[in-house]
Amino acid sequence: MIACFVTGTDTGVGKTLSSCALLHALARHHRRVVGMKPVASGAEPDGQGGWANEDSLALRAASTLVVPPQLDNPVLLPDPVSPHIAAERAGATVQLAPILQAYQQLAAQADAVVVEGAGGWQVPLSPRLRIADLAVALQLPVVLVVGLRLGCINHALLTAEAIRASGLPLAGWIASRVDPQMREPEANLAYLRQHLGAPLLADLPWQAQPDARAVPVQLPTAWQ
Ligand SMILES: Nc1ncnc2c1ncn2[C@@H]1O[C@H](COP(=O)(O)OP(=O)(O)OP(=O)(O)O)[C@@H](O)[C@H]1O
Ligand SMILES: C[C@H](N)[C@H](N)CCCCCC(=O)O
Ligand SMILES: [Mg+2]
Repeated sequence: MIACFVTGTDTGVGKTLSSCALLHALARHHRRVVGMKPVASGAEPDGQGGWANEDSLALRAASTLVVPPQLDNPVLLPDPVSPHIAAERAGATVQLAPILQAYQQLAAQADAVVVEGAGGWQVPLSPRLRIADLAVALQLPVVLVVGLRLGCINHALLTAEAIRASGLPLAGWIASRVDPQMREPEANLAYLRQHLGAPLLADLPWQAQPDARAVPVQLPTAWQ
C-alpha cells in the first residue's frame, strides 16, 4: 500500500489540485486509488440533498475507489475557517482516534491513499491537536505543495524543517504556480530545488481552469 500526506506552505496554495494530480498519476500504476480529506472546514450542497466539502468532491472525482463519506472525510465542519474554530462553532472537538480508524479502513481497501491536510503544517484542529500531529499519527511520508509567490521560499524552508523535525520523511514537493504575475519564478524554483532536499514531483503551471489530469507528475520510484 502506497500513501502520502499532502501539506502546503499555506491554505489556498494548490494542495487539492496537487492531491488530485497525484491520484491521477497513481491511477496509471495502481487499480484502487483514493483521496482522503480527514478534516474539512467548509461545506456546500452535494447535489444529492446532503452536504460535502469541495476538496472532498474534487478528491472523489480523481479517485478510482468509491467509499462512504465517513471514510474519506470523517470530519466535516460547516464553516470555512480554521478547523479548530469551525469545530468550536459546531460544538465539536476533533479527535484523532476516529480519523485513524477511518484511514485504516481506507488503507485496507486501497492500493494507494493520498491524504490532504487543511491549510499548512501547524494549523490547529483542536486546542490540543494540529495537522502535524495528525500526519505523525498516520506515519505517512509528506508531500509539500509550495504556492509559488513572493514569500514562498521562507514558508517552504520553514515547513520542510518542521516536517523533518517531526521525524517524517519529506518524499517530495510540488511547485504550484498560483500567481501568474510573480517575478522571477524560475529563479525562485531553482533556489527551492537546491535547498528543499527532496525531489520536485510536479510543476503545476498557472491555469485559468485548473486541470489536475493534464499535469505531468514524476512519482517516486517506490510509488510506481
Ligand atoms: N496552478 C494553478 N493555477 C491556477 N489556479 C490555481 C492553481 N493552483 C491552485 N489554484 C487555485 O487556487 C485556489 C486554491 O487552490 P486549492 O483549493 O487547491 O488550495 P488548497 O491548498 O487545497 O487550500 P485548502 O487549505 O483550503 O485545502 C483554487 O481556486 C484553485 O483553483
Ligand atoms: C477553510 C480553508 N479553506 C482551509 N480548509 C482551512 C485553513 C486554515 C488556516 C488557518 C491558519 O493558518 O490561519
Ligand atoms: Mg484543499
